[in-house]
Amino acid sequence: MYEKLTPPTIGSKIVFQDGKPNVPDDPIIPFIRGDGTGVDIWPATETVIDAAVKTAYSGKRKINWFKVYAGDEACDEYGTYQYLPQDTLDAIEEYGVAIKGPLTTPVGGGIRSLNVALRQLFQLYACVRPCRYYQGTPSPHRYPEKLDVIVYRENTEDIYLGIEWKQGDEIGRKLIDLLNQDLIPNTPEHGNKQIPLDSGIGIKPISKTGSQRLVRKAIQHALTLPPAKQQVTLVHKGNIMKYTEGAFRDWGYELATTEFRGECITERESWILSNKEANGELTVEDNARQIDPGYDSLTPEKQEKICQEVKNVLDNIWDTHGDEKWKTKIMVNDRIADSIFQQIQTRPDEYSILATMNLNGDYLSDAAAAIVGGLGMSPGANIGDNCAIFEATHGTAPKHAGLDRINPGSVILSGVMMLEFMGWQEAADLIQTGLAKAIANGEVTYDLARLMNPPVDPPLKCSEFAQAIIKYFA
Ligand SMILES: NC(=O)C1=CN([C@@H]2O[C@H](COP(=O)(O)OP(=O)(O)OC[C@H]3O[C@@H](n4cnc5c(N)ncnc54)[C@H](OP(=O)(O)O)[C@@H]3O)[C@@H](O)[C@H]2O)C=CC1
Ligand SMILES: O=C(O)CCC(=O)C(=O)O
Ligand SMILES: [Mg+2]
Repeated sequence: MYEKLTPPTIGSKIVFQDGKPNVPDDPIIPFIRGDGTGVDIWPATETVIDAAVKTAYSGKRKINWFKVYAGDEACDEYGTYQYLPQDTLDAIEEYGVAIKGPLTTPVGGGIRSLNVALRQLFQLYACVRPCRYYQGTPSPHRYPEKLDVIVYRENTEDIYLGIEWKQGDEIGRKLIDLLNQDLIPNTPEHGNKQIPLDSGIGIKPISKTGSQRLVRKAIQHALTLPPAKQQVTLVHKGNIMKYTEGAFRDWGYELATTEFRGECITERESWILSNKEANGELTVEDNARQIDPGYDSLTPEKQEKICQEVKNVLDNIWDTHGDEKWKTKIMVNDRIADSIFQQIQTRPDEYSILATMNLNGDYLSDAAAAIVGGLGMSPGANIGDNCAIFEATHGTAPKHAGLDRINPGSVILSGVMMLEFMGWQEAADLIQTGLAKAIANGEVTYDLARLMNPPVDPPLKCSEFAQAIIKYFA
């Protein structure tokens, strides 16, 4: 069935049922080593995960690793340009849960991202990237421990769909002509705008289905968090990109207030209800005035719209959410994308789950990672309904490749997320304990060592850091 792969002879398959993995005690798990620093990080990760599973379950459970190929290694094995062989796709499909190191994507031409392709091919629509602080980790931020967020990034659409034409391309030029000569002039709101003829063109589709399935997963996750962290923030640049990013916000709120009506409260609803709680005699109009400070200078039509909003909230959810009951619900709010980049620095403890579109989430997850210790401490998971692939936030960091110096923490923590996803919490906990203790004792790789005060010299190698984590399991 496989062209060049031989699956392990022992072990069983993970099977998905209703979006959840059914995990045997001896799962076969495909792994992709990755390009660049993957050569250093993967062996360290495998060693730590195996040691944790062995310690936690004394041989009762064991992962049977199945090496599959992508990126440079795949070309070596399968031939030129065979970056993502069918064997690899078949193995991931067959075994359901996989883990990978980073893969290179050239800039400005060449192949499109293999990482993105895997997410799209397997409909891994939620990219989940937690950014939490481990005590003792050096950070450029004064209070890094205040940040504890999970970026929930839509993973299959947006400009990452990769539908674009380079400048000068014949079809791209046809599209520009069509837009300039027909579609734009026939859309009055676009006035007499024109696209410069020497433009490259990219398409940014944001669908209702894609947005809502991501927000649904984010809300379901929020329901499992402690009460203080039960919050989902819809991140968007909807003031500028009204029908893509603005629509993402609106569809997010729509989902929260229909499918999760009993469990959610929106920020504006909470203002309306708390105004009434503070003053039971408050008129609808005064309530509207309080939620919209510019109310008195609005047109009568806009004022009427806000009054209607207030009335709807009071009529529809006062009984279920009023009298402070909303304080026990999941708070759903939204923030404009540029603002959230400063908010996670200035008011980090006010945020929990950040639900984003693809590009915003890509940027935001690196920025949030920097606050809690950098890209060496930034795990991730790509989750769908029938498959999951775990991978770090960072890339191949080519200048560090093969030097046994890079921090394997992010892929190891991605392994922790994988173990938690499988329900192997005891093994996951051991790794987290080991990692936290190693850092607290200053046993760290170069990236954390250089930020410590005084700097740790010499830092641990990548492989030594893995051994330090294992040493501190107990
Ligand atoms: N999912 C994936 O596979 C991803 C792949 N990529 C791809 O990776 C390639 C390189 O991308 P690039 O922009 O250089 O970004 P990278 O994330 O690979 O590296 C940028 C810098 O981040 C720091 N860093 C990265 N990984 C670690 C780590 N494990 N421990 C400590 N520090 C780390 C290093 O900083 P310093 O040198 O200052 O210590 C490194 O030079 C590109 O082809 C890109 O497309 C990028 C992101 C994700
Ligand atoms: O696929 C790539 O090369 C980059 C992807 C990326 O930066 C990410 O997913 O965070
Ligand atoms: Mg990225």
